[in-house]
Amino acid sequence: MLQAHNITVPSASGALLEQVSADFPAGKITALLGANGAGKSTLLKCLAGDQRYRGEIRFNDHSLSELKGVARARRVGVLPQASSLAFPFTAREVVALGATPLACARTELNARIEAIMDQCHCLPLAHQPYPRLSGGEKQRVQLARVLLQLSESTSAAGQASALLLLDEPTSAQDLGQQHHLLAMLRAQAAEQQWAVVAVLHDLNQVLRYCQHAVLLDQGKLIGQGDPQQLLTPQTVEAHWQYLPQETITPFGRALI
Ligand SMILES: Nc1ncnc2c1ncn2[C@@H]1O[C@H](COP(=O)(O)OP(=O)(O)OP(=O)(O)O)[C@@H](O)[C@H]1O
Repeated sequence: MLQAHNITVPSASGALLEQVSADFPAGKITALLGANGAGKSTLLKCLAGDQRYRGEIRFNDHSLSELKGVARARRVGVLPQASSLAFPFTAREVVALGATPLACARTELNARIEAIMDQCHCLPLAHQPYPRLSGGEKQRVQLARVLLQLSESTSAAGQASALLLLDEPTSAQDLGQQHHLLAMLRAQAAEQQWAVVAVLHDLNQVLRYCQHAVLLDQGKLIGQGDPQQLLTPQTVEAHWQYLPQETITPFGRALI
């Protein structure tokens, strides 16, 4: 279990996050929700250790900031919104960058890279130069790199083995790949007891694949819980501007 307690991020123009407390359960995908500028990426950066904040983030009842070095790299994986890479690496070499904190032998590592690239639908691209890949292909290769990084995370019963932080992980994917990746992440979260936190904009996908959701608006927590309960028509209408009325169903689903 990952827990954020009273997270505040001050800035000269007002707090980017104000006293946000939220839970991110192990074994589930938590959707981080809110309109543009609500503070989702800022909260994700706090969880990733890339943003200074006041408050505390606890991971399995310890302060997350105590987790450092190789131990942290094995247990905290981050997929940012965009990853640039100027070197002419192949896709496989980019995935292999995730092996840095791992201890397995070379043959085992090769098999693991192959299996994870297959899982992320990027194995046929293994020997292509990464800079030439399409946006969606690059995103799947980067996801494979992060999954490899977490592939040796283990946990005691009832604890999260790892924390996987994804900023709009399906933004560059076609519809079929979006569903494949979310279904795969949901299964991985359950099997590995990962706490997966994903910034997502598509509420239909959230309702289908995420078992928990945290809703922000203007840097404040609006609510958290089961997406089916949290995303009422009233909540969707109140926190997403410009949605035509007819796109909001009685279950709060936005149909576009
Ligand atoms: N370093 C910063 N200094 C000042 N303001 C910032 C800083 N970083 C982000 N902001 C502002 O904080 C707000 C929240 O930004 P954030 O990136 O967390 O939003 P978001 O919910 O992820 O939005 P989106 O859906 O557009 O990605 C925005 O208004 C943004 O302009």
